[in-house]
Amino acid sequence: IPDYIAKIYREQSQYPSLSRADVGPVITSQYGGSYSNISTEWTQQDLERNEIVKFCRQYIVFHDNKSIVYSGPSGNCTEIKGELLSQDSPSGEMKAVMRECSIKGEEKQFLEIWHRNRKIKSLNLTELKKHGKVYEDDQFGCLVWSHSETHLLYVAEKKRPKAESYFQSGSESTLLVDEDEVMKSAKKEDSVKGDQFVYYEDWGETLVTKATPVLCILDIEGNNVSVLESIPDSISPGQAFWAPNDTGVVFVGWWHDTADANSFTMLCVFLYARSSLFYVDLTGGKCERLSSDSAAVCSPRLSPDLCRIVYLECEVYGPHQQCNKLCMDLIVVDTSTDQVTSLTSKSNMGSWCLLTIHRDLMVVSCSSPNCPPSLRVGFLPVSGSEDEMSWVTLEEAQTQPEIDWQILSFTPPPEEDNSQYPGLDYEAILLKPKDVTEKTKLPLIVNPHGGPHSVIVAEWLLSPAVFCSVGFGVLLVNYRGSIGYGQDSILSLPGNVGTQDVKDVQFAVESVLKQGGFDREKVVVTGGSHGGFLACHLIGQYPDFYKACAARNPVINLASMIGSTDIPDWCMVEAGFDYKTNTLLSPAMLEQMLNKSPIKHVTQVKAPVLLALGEDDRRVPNKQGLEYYKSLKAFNVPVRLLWYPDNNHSLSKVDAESDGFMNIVLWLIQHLSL
Ligand SMILES: CSCC[C@H](NC=O)C(=O)N[C@@H](CO)C(=O)O
Repeated sequence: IPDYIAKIYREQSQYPSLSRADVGPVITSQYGGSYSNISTEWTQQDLERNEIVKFCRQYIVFHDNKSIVYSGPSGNCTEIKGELLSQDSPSGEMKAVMRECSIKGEEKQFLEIWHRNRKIKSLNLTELKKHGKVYEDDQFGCLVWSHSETHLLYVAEKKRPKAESYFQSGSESTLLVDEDEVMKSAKKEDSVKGDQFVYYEDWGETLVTKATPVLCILDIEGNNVSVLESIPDSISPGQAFWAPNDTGVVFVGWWHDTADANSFTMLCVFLYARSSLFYVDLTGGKCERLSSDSAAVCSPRLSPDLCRIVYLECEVYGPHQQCNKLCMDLIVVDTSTDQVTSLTSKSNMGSWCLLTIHRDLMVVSCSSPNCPPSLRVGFLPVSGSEDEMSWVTLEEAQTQPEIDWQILSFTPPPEEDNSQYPGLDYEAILLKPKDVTEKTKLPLIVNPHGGPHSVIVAEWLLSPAVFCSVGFGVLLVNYRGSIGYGQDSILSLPGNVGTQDVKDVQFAVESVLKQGGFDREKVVVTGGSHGGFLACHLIGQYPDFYKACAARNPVINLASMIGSTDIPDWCMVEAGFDYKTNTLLSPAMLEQMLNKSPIKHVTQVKAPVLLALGEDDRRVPNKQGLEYYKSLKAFNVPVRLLWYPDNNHSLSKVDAESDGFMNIVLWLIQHLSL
C-alpha cells in the first residue's frame, strides 16, 4: 500500500502551479498584425532534488486589442535558478534580475540588467556594502523600473554597524603604535563594541532575519546605489513604486513603537500593526503621509492613466485577513459605479486567479479540485457585456476522472446561531472518489482550514486529490469566520473559537453523513495550525466520533502560546479581547484563553494523534505540540510525533510535505483498519 500511495502522490505532485505572468508591450509585426509576449512562471515539487523548482515559459498572443486572433507557446520550459526577483522594463527592452549565487562558498547578491540577448550590467550589491540583504518576500519586497527606465527601486535590510567584542584582538587603540596606523584604523568601517550579541527583533514567521527595511535606488547609468534617508526611523517601508515622472516614490510604511529610534533593537513589530501610504519626494527629500494614520493598508497600485492609487485598507489589529481581500472568483469592479460583476459565472471551474492584466488583456490561472491549473488569456469585455467573456487556453490541464467534487451550504441550527451576527451560513467542499458502488461506505477525512480567517477555495489541492484518489472522501469546511463571506462572518468568530467553529465543523460532518455514502465509524480529522486547534478540539469534544487525528503545528493552549508566538495579538483577539501592545495579562484573561483551548479537553481524547511539528516555527512554536504530546502520553492516548528540522510553520519544504503526507495517510489507514 505505501508504495502505491507514494506513486499516486508522485504523479499528482507533477502538476505545476502558476505563480506569475507578465504581459509585454504590444508589438506591431512587419505584416501589420499586433501581438504581445506573455511570460509565465510556474512552480513544481521535485521530489528527487527535494526542492520546489521554478520554471518559465513564454507565449505569443496575436490580437486586435479586443479579441485574440492566434496564440501559442513560443518555446519550451526553462528552469529559473538563483533569481530572487525579476522585472521587465516598461518598454520590454530590458530586464532586471536580483540574483543570489555562491562564489567560493560565500553567498553574494547581484543586480543584473539584461538588454535583448545580453547581460549589460552585473552589480555586486554585497561588495558595494550600501545595505544588507535584499528583501525578496511578498510583504515588503519589490523591484520596480522607473518610468524612464534609468533607475530601479528595491527594498533591502539596513546596513548594520560592525559589532565587535571589547576584547577582540587588535581592537584596543593602545595597540596602535604609530599615527599612520591610527589614521588607517579611523578610515576602517565604524564598529560598535559590545553589540555582538544584541538581539534584533525581526518580522517573525517567514521574515526571520528581516528587521529594518530601507528603500534603495540604483542609478543604472552611474552604477550608484542610494539608500533613501528621509524616511522616518519609526516607519518600515515596503511595497514601493515610482510616482508619475519619477519625481518621488510611493510606499507602504508600517509604524512601529520606537524605544530608541537610533538603535536597531527597538521594534515592536507585527505586520498586522498600523500602516499608511507615504510619498517621498526625491528632489526635496520630504516624506509625507498619504492615507489615514489609524488603519492598516497594503497592495497599492498606480492606475494605468497614472492618476489614481488603488490600495486595500482595514482596521488595525482585530482579526487577521478581515475584509480587505478579493478572492474566490474573478470579478470586475467598476470604480465609477462600485458595481461588481463576475466574469466567470458561466464556467464550471472552481477557482480563477488573475495573474496579471495589461491594457485589458487578462492572464489567469484556473483550476478545480479535480483539475490541475491551466493557463488562459482573454480580453476584458466592455462594461455590460461580461457574459460574452471568452477565454483562450494557452496551457491545458487534464481533469482527473476519478475525483468528484461539490460545494455544500449549511445553515447552523437555531441554537448555534450567533445572536450578535445572526443568519450567517457557511460552506464546505466535498471531494469523493467517483465510480464507487451504491453500497460502498467510504471513509471520510474532515479538514477544517487554519487562520481561522482564511478559506479553502475550490482549486486544485494536492493532498485532498491524492486522498481522494486512494479512496477517501474529503470534507474541507469553511466554517463561520472564513474569509470571502463578508466582515460579519469574520467578526462572528473572535471570542467564540473552540465552540462556534468546532460546532460548525461537526454540524457539516453530521449533515454529510446523513446524505449517505460515508461510513460513520470511519471518520477522521486533520488540520494545520488553527485547523490543528480545531482537529484537537473535535477529538476532545466528540471523543467517540473521530477514529484518528493528524495535526500540523496545532495551537493547543492560547494562554501558554501568547508569550512566545510572533503574533500575540492573534491570541488576544481570537480569545475575545481587544489588543494593545502594552496590555498586561490578568489571571482572568489567561483563564479565558485556557478555557477556549484544546488542552482543556485532553482528558477526554480517545483518537490516536499524529503530530507534525516544525523545528523553526515562530508562529505556533513547537512547544505547543509538545505540550499536547506529553499530555496525551500521560493519559495513555496513542500518539506519534514527527519533528521536521529546518522547517517553519507551513512544513512546506518538499521532504517535509511529502513525508508528512505519507505519514498522515498511513496513520489514518492504520487506525481505521482499512
Ligand atoms: C498564532 S498562529 C494561529 C494560527 C495561524 N494563524 C495565523 O497565522 C493559522 O492557523 N495559520 C494557518 C493559515 O494561515 C496555517 O495553515 O498555517
